[in-house]
Amino acid sequence: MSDSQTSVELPVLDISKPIDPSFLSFLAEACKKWGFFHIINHGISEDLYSKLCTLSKDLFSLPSDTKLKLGPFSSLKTYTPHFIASPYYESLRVSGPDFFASAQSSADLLSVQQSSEFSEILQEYGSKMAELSKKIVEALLTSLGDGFEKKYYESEFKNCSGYLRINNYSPPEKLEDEVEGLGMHTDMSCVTIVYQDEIGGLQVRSQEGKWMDIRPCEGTLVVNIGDILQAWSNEKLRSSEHRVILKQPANRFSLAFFWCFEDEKVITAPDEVVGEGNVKLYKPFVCIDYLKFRENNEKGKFEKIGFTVRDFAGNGLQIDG
Ligand SMILES: O=C(O)CCC(=O)C(=O)O
Ligand SMILES: [Fe+2]
Repeated sequence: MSDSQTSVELPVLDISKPIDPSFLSFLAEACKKWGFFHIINHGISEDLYSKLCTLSKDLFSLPSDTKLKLGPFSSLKTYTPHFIASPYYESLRVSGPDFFASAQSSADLLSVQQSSEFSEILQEYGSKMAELSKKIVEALLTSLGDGFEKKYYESEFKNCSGYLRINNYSPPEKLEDEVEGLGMHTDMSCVTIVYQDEIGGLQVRSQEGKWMDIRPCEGTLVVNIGDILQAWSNEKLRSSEHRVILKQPANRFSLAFFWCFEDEKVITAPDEVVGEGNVKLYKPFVCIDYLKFRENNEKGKFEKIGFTVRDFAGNGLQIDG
């Protein structure tokens, strides 16, 4: 890689086909190095994205005091207003597995017009994302070892569930220099599936500490590994630091779907995943305890995460690469 390179080339997994054995080593390598890869042929049409984008624009253009009916001091708490994660970021959470009901209860409180269209589309998107997440986890298990998908999918991942965040980034009108839309963080999920619009701005931090662009590409979704899968895989899969930069004075729209273990699951890497002769890098921990630890230590802020899953359950040892 030349020094001037600022964007990262990630492997592209065709999720509509059985995984090609010759591709597995590229996937495993990228997941260890970057914790990111792309998927194509995911079955979600441009038309669905454009509907989601229009509906989300309508929602975020509501007055602030209306949106705050779903804010941190409300009963639903599905809306993250500006100045919590960043002055330029706001988002709406839609929880699964009943995405329709979750979207509908938010839409009802805001008295959104076309609320049933909004909820139906989110149900369609949420359930497609859940199906994709299963296929992604199966592909990742296959990349970790021959037969691992059969061995571990049912026993470890069958109770996973997902939630969605609809993100709206609004940079200042007079944008002299780039600003951080969402500060550096790692996701707490097993895997996250991200759709970013054509504005771009998602960046991943290299192991040398350099920020690299993940460029948007039509028809392609970004997948990243989260903290709890990093721990479960004994760091064979990496949860890397990423952020969002706003370089243009234009609104940016993105969707992040987080696929997570059930709250009560005890997370521990199976011996076979750790591999003979390697040490377990994490003590077993209960999933919800880590989520609470992060909540308490971040106070809702994303900037400069001080603590990660290593601080919470790491045994103090570190492997390179
Ligand atoms: O907006 C994006 O592209 C990424 C958002 C993200 O990293 C997150 O919500 O965790
Ligand atoms: Fe993220």
